[in-house]
Amino acid sequence: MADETEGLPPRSDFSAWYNEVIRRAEIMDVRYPVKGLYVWYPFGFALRNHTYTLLRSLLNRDHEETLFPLLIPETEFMKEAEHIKGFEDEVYWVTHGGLSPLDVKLALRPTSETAIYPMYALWIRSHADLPLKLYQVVNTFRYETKHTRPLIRLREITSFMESHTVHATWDEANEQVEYELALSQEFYRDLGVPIIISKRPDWDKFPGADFTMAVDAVMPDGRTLQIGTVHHLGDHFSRTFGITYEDVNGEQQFGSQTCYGISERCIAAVIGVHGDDKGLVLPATVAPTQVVIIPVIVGKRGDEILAAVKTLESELKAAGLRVKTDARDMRPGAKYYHWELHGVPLRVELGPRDLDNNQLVCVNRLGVKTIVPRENAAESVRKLLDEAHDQILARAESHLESHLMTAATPEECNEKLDGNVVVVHWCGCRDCADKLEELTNSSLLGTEVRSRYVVNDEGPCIICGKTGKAALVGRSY
Ligand SMILES: Nc1ncnc2c1ncn2[C@@H]1O[C@H](COS(=O)(=O)NC(=O)[C@@H](N)CS)[C@@H](O)[C@H]1O
Ligand SMILES: [Zn+2]
Repeated sequence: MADETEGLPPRSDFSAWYNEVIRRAEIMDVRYPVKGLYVWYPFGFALRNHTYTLLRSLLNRDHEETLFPLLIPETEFMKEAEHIKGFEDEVYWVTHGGLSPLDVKLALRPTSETAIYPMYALWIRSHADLPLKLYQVVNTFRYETKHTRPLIRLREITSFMESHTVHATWDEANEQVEYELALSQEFYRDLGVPIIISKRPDWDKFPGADFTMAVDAVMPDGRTLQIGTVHHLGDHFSRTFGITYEDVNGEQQFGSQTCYGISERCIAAVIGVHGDDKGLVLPATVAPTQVVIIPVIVGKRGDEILAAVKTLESELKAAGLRVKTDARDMRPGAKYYHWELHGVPLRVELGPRDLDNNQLVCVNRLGVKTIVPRENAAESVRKLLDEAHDQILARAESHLESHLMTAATPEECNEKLDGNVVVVHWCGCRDCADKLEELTNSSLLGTEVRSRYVVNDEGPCIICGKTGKAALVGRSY
């Protein structure tokens, strides 16, 4: 599907590299004739499915999966004032069924609060029904007016995981917020993607929420990508939609709620954070192919080599590994190029010498070469895949650490924002934030910053000098 000859743009030209690798590594095809809608190639879709299988395995510890309708009647959608304000210029509407105009127009869900919560109001009667913790993985639609980009900013979000929970008290809902943040930490550690968690400023929180905790990754160009958000909804939506329960004293109480969202941006983060000049570098946890076996056919021992490779492949598959053999009649170098472009974590070469020495030559995607004995191959390969994961995580962590700066003045902040994220002190008032954003063409991303590389200390506000707290500033996608 894609020509393999010419190289990729250097990753230092991240935007060009990203667009090219999405195509050449067969992730998504951007040629679909509707802006912001893209088509999954089979390889990309396999990566997406392994990623969401991982996410579901974490969510299923504490939630149940469900599925709500795509279309939301205007009557429900328009119930929560702040929610509407936040989404009214992003909602797609269905106005006709065939040739007849609909008496109530229907929103294509931009997110599903107003589809789910009327049903929650029917389902929840007593405290015994709480806590209720459901999630769904659906497509959602947002008429984005900013620059659309595959996996990062779509008009059809094809892989929108949204979790919606209801609790008896505000504090229990707050515990759930912490639970979902810990789940995000685990999910992104399994993807090898370091994250920074922070509390979004009030003007950036989810429409209708008490507060929003955001999960940000730092892409190679230093721009941040919001790859998850957990919102404490308080009782705003439960009051609007009548989600009440009878408490132990027989009193009617409003539920307290959270919602949590992750989209295919998590895949954009894996591609962006780990990739290199040769293409994708995929964590074995979600790589569609974890191991590619390359027979090195020289001289007259071709059949013997191929037989040995066949045995090895079935042995690794039997151990639950996702393995391919590339026995195509082409130069080994061209094969390496193909599988490196597709981010395969480990390559196993098997030639005559390896047969005679009863060994395997293993090279991981970062180029680390290890020779292992042929016996217990599956065990050795698993160990090498774990080591490869640790290596890509360490590489990503050091990238994050070296791109997190501090600044004491707007000038210094402006300078450092080129390719980096900056921690400043901010007094918490909006005007200082607006001034800083204007002076440095950036966004104030959040406070209460949670990252091993950030000290949440106090200091003079970068604008007004009053005592302020640590705040994250960055340019984001
Ligand atoms: N246009 C978009 N394309 C891709 N991902 C997006 C887009 N808009 C938002 N996202 C991702 O979806 C996540 C959840 O979206 S959100 O608006 O912040 N939150 C909600 O919609 C809540 N109802 C939680 S489900 C965001 O953190 C962001 O990572
Ligand atoms: Zn200030």
